[in-house]
Amino acid sequence: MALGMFVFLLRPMFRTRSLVFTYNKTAYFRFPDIELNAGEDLLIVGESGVGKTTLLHLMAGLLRPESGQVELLDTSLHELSSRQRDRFRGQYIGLVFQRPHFVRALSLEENLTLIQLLAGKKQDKNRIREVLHSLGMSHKLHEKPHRLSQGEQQRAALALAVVNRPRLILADEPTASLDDRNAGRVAALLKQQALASGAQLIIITHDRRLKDPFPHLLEL
Ligand SMILES: Nc1ncnc2c1ncn2[C@@H]1O[C@H](COP(=O)(O)OP(=O)(O)OP(=O)(O)O)[C@@H](O)[C@H]1O
Repeated sequence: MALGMFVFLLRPMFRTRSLVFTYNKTAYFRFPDIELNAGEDLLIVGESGVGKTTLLHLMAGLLRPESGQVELLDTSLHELSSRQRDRFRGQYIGLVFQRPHFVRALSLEENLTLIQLLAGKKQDKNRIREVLHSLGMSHKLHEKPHRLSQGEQQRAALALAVVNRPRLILADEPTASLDDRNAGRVAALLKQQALASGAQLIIITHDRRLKDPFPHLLEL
């Protein structure tokens, strides 16, 4: 094998380097470097206010660092134009927020179609059905998201995150408001969906219950 190819294969799929961020130019966040290879997941824990959501938004390219790099699939997120970055995020990064972001007037199927179109893809009804089926939500295809139960909304949020087969799933406190049983279910579904999409999973949380299913831990 050519040396260049060998080096390429050794490169991590996702990494951050020397990330520094500030909201106000007085307080600075300096984040430890992260490297994930194919098949690895990471749980990022830390006390309230330490900067977990800030780091997640930097990793998603939603915030711009003062300095440092975020690289996914050999693309440096912050070297892209904002339009290219939005497109890249739509194609390769799935975001799971604490409170799901749906378009209220649209059905679940239409919300998922919108996510496909915004990423520059064609509508793929089979993929939408496949994802909803894997989450036990086939029967809610035409339902408006606000008419779903809390637990169903949580699962629908996972559907939005994985429908485009992302390579990286970033989840912000996905289990914070859930009881033990549902927190365990969401953790298992996240793992299963990441595996099925061939995606890396990074979860930020202060929920210590997630330490068992996700032993690879970074403490901020
Ligand atoms: N838009 C903003 N402008 C100014 N300061 C902000 C902004 N967003 C967050 N901060 C501050 O940055 C710090 C880190 O916030 P962040 O939301 O990243 O913490 P966190 O670790 O996710 O906290 P929590 O676990 O409570 O959600 C906090 O002190 C917060 O007040």
